[in-house]
Amino acid sequence: MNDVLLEIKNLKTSFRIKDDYYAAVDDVSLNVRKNEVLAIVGESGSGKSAFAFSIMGLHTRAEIKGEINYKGNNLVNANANYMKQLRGSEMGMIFQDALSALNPLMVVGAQIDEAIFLHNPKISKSLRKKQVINLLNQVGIPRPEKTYYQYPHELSGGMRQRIVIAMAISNQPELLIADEPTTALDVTIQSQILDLIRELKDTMHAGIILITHDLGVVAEMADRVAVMYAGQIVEIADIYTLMENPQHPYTRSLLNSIPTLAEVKSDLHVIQGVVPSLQNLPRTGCRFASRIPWIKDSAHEASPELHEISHGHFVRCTCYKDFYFPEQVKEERNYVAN
Ligand SMILES: Nc1ncnc2c1ncn2[C@@H]1O[C@H](COP(=O)(O)OP(=O)(O)OP(=O)(O)O)[C@@H](O)[C@H]1O
Repeated sequence: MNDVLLEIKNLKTSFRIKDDYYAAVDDVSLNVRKNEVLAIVGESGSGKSAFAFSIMGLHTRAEIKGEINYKGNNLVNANANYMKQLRGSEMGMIFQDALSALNPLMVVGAQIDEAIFLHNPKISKSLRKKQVINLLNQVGIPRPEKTYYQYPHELSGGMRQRIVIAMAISNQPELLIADEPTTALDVTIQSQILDLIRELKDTMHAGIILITHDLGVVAEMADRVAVMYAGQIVEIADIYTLMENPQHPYTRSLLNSIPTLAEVKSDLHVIQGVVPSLQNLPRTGCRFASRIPWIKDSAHEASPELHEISHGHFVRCTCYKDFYFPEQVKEERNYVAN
């Protein structure tokens, strides 16, 4: 398809621990299109950030295999200077922790100015200043002329995150990766930042990868969703399909653990256990099997594949066909007994 911006094939990102390499991203294939928000969702430790850092070429010590195709170039193990050039120009990244993404010793305006200068050294100083002020306006900073000369510590968390966004979009990137951009912010500020990211998609037509563990954010923002568990994509679909017809037991467990106002669930599902540590990830069979022990072994595939169950809707492992929540059985029993 010609609206594909990034084509990722069999991406494998491994970290060395003692004498061995362990894959935190294990055989991930997906496309990112122009003008879409692709959400990557999963619990802590599922490999979301390792995936994002691989795209941006930000890992210093990882072993990366596979393909990240961008405009005819494979970015895996691409030249460091080329990656530096791409970052901040064609690719922007918004990090979770705005404070650590900013230089505490520089006024924020100068930091955005520097981001522009690095990629467009021919633009005059006065024009850059105008551009910075425009950017500050664009990200909703109320008094840009004043804020230009403020240091990060003088701004609130929400304002700092806006500065980080202004830097990320300063050169109108075609791809924007937002890694938990609102986790550190309170709810009102969170929705303002999300509105801003949505606006950026509409105005810049960028492809956006939004990394989050928050399904509320996903529901509000995403066009498509990839659910990641233990380094693998376990389900991928457009947002409506994923919300209306989730299939993988992990996706269903994540969705079922959200309290809703409309439906008061007497027995909210709690996903058992945690994502195993990198060294202890099961590398054969269904990686989610140990967290749904009530599902019989024969329901799982020996080598779980992604199955396309409807157009663009992929689910890993056959266990989705036999999956149920233990709470459902209990509720049905109670219903019959009453
Ligand atoms: N540099 C590293 N060296 C060794 N292990 C790492 C490294 N970076 C990440 N890991 C491990 O890789 C796995 C995936 O981590 P990652 O940070 O990508 O998860 P995540 O889904 O982004 O989680 P979070 O939401 O907490 O950021 C984890 O087990 C983590 O401990």
